[in-house]
Amino acid sequence: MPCMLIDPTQKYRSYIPLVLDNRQWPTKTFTKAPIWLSTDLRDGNQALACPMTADQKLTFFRLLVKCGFKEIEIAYPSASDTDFSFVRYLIENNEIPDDVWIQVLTPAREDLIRRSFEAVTGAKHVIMHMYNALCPMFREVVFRNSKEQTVELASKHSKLISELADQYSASHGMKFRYEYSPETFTQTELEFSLQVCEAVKTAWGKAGPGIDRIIFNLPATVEIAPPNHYADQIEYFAAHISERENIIISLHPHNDRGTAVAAAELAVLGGADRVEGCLFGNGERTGNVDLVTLALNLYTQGITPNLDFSDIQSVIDIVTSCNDLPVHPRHPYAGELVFTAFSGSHQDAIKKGFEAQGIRHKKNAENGELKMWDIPYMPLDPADLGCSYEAVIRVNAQSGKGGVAYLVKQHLQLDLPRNMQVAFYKVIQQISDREAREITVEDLTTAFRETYHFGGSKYEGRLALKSFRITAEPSPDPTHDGEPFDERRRFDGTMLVDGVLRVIRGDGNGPISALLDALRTHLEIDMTLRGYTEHAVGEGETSKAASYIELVATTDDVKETRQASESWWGVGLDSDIAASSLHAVLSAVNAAIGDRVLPELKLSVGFNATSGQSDVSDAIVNTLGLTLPRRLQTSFFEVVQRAVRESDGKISYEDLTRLFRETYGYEVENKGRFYLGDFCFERVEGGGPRFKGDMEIDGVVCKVIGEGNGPLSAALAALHSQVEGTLVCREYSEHSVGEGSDVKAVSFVELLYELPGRVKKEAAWGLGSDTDITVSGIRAVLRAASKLGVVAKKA
Ligand SMILES: CC(=O)SCCNC(=O)CCNC(=O)[C@H](O)C(C)(C)COP(=O)(O)OP(=O)(O)OC[C@H]1O[C@@H](n2cnc3c(N)ncnc32)[C@H](O)[C@@H]1OP(=O)(O)O
Ligand SMILES: CC(C)C(=O)C(=O)O
Repeated sequence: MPCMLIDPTQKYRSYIPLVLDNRQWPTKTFTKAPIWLSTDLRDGNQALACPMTADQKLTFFRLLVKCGFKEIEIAYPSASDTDFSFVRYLIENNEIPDDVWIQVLTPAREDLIRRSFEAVTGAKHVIMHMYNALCPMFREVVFRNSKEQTVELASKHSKLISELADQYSASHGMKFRYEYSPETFTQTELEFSLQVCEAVKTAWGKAGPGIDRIIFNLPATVEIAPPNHYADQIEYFAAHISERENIIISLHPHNDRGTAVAAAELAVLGGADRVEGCLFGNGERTGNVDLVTLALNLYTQGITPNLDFSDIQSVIDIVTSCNDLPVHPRHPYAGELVFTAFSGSHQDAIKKGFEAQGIRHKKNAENGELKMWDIPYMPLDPADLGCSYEAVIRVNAQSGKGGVAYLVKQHLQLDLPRNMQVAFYKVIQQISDREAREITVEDLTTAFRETYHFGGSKYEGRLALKSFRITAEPSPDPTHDGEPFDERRRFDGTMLVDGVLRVIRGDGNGPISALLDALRTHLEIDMTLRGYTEHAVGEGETSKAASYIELVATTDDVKETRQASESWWGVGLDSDIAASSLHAVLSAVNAAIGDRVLPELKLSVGFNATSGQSDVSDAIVNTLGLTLPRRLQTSFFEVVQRAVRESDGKISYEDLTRLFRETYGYEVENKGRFYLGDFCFERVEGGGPRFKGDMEIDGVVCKVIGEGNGPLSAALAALHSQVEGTLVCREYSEHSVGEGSDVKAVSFVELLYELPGRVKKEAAWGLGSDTDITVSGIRAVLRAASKLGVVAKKA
């Protein structure tokens, strides 16, 4: 079975290096872009399994014009009707801008040269391009021509082209230039190539300076030597061809050794003026040199390439759809992975680079300096090619904390402190090890939200802060006389604990320590703060504070606590900085408690000297989720005190809530004296709403009507129509209870009742609830009325 040889000299010949004294190109640098010629529609096209259709060629031609090509080889028109017609189409449909030269290729055959001229008839600017291979193998094997015959073939047909150019110029006012390619130049004796080119120049007879320069296109038809050799050959050719000023030296590198780009670059330093190639390197075998890479290599050196790839994706889309060849994901500048780092140390460097560049650019702007691009591992700003920074960092098992933190910052605007980066990175590592795949941005942000219970009720943990108040109070124990008074902070909050609303309180020297105290006191969660940082997210009125908290479990030894190996991080985001830090505490606490059982609400409250109104009100928050208006708190406290006096001094939570429900008619079966039936509101011309409906009064359904400024006063007026005396609403408030589809309104109403002849006014509270806030309000009114000694009118 054939295989690679141990000794390849038995099969392959080495190239023969050129003896070139004092070569110049190695010390030269780029100063400007060469002239570009795209041969996508000829050399690229001829290498496709399915050459492009006319439509595809047209699309591609328009793309090349848009990118800024001024010289485009559009066809080998004598090859096929498709190519010939395409040339005609462009000319006849004025597709060729005045500043663009079309180029067509022809072999050194009279019939095909004449056909090529027919194809380009009427075009304003045409480069006729003729080729014949010169190297020994082609002379001997393909053409079976001597050197003299080879020179004769080239010069005879160049002369024909010159004559035809004159004729067509005269008859059609066309401007011609001539390009001659000594095909297989790099495999040909240099002196012979020079001899043929001199003969071609003479035969053409029109080489002059500027626009009249003859183009000698020196192809590496097959790349057979390293790029320095090509540079030597070009430098030699440029130094020895006569009338150098009347010549454009053009390169046409192929990529057989994978060094076409290097060969082109070194050969330009060797003296070439022009480069022929294709977008993304399509072409025979391994392709032509890639013009996108060449142009952008110049661009990243600060040299204007004269080609515009500002929207590289649309260029890729068009080229791949026309060629039906993909662009490799690692293709320089254009591959989908070229601006992406998966590996940890690259990501870390890129992240730091962006941060440092941000600071540097800010300073540059202040000092009126240029904002130079300088990011590790990224020679080019993706934005220049119309690419976003989305893909710059992608995460898999090779990634590190820096990359993960970069994505958190990009997508959640959170700039995690270093130790929290390490902590979250471990979470991501576990996922990527388990899943053995790339971690998408969605995976990452979801993991973050779940880990830190961050981002709304969907991600809430076992403990969730619903409302809180921080108040300042003087320290009970000011230490030294004369020192500034030490203020303490008190935390009063309602919190969902495993789905049950509870009130917790604590105090400390700041909001965080006050909350930690409350957690310790009410929930036996004893944690100590180890780290806290915060930063602003966004600017102006909509900006928020992001807080990061590190907690450790409290132990008896303060030093031991601080040095604990296990810690829990939390994050909070809120427009209020205190709220943000408290959310961060709970985020960390949620992680710390895991599924540990938390102490339940105490089953009974004892009413002694230390129990007060707020204890009773908290109990109602804890059990029913109701936040009572202050005056109702007072009223209910009196009710409870009376009830306690009649018992052994203690009342269970269950009894307390029952007492509350029955006292205010809150969600009890008993309808009360006044009960709402079906009703509607009507609009009154020029006035408020009119209540019209049924009210059950002492078990009898009455039709009632009443008008008022609003729905509640209209309902009250309707009630008035059925009772003696006056009912006035002294206080009304409401709030919602529950969440999502279970949300309902709860209304609190206090009514005053005055009956002529009675000395004292009466007052009573009533509660109503419903998904409809108006119904809830009216129910509360009727409940309050039911508790008063209201006298109903006689039927
Ligand atoms: C390195 C390059 O990329 S060069 C460009 C190559 N591109 C193409 O070949 C695509 C277009 N070509 C074609 O459509 C056809 O080859 C045609 C129309 C040009 C010629 O077709 P045919 O006449 O059928 O000849 P064929 O394709 O077999 O070409 C080989 C003949 O051309 C000769 N020939 C090859 N190159 C040249 C040349 N540059 N000048 C003159 N004759 C040439 C060969 O010696 C051979 O001649 P022979 O038949 O006398 O032995
Ligand atoms: C016609 C010539 C320039 C060519 O395509 C080559 O040598 O590759």
